[in-house]
Amino acid sequence: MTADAMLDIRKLNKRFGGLAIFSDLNLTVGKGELRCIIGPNGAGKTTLFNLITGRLRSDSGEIRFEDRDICRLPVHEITRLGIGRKFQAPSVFEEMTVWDNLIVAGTGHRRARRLFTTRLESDLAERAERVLDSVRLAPRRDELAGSLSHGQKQWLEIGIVMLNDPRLVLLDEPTAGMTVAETAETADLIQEVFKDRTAIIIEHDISFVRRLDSRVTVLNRGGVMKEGSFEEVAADAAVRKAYLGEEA
Ligand SMILES: Nc1ncnc2c1ncn2[C@@H]1O[C@H](COP(=O)(O)OP(=O)(O)OP(=O)(O)O)[C@@H](O)[C@H]1O
Repeated sequence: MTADAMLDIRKLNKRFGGLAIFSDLNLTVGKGELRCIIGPNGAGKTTLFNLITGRLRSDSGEIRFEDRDICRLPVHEITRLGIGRKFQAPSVFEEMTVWDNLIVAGTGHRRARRLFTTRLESDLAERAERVLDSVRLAPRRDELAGSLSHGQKQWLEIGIVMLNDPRLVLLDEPTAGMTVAETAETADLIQEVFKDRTAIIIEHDISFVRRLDSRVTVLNRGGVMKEGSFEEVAADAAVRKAYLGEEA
């Protein structure tokens, strides 16, 4: 494992019956890196997140997170080690305020206000304040989450993932269902929130990937097809053919 790697995937194999999703997949993400993963439908992007977070087991290979192989660990243990994940669809409690959504996520309890007494919980309040600011929702803190726009609900979910200060964050299509303006603002927000942090983002929206200006990995047919800057990837004839359906 290279010294500055946060995640180092080596010779990972995964099949679903006769379908080989990954054949000796190698992928390294450095500490402090923001990495985009793109690829055609069915390339295995979500499966990769499921393997990293322990929801699925690989057939063989290694997934090293910092200094240990996490391949056979249960989901809760992987979460405890510091891997946070945001799923594609927002699942905030719409009938609760933005603030209470954060507190509930931090305490795991829906009667958040009544429980909010100990020092431990005031530490949570401090973290929630910081997160609220970073996801641009401080002015909306006392409003019901149900009154937020779709994009703002996604930001609240990013905030919920950030509450526990994960060392590696996995975001699955954070701009799904957003307007063009929301997508652009989300790219800026993600750049700020993950400035000195490590995150892997699955994304279909090419305008978002371009704006994010981070290293891009293209998954296709069992492995990494191409890796590089957005410009390098976008200029690659084979990528254009596989991903954009263009003739090489
Ligand atoms: N648990 C499972 N059992 C069997 N097949 C599965 C399972 N999960 C995913 N697959 C199949 O594996 C392939 C990869 O799926 P995956 O969802 O990882 O792709 P993806 O790149 O995330 O696609 P999309 O861009 O459409 O979200 C697909 O053909 C899918 O049908």
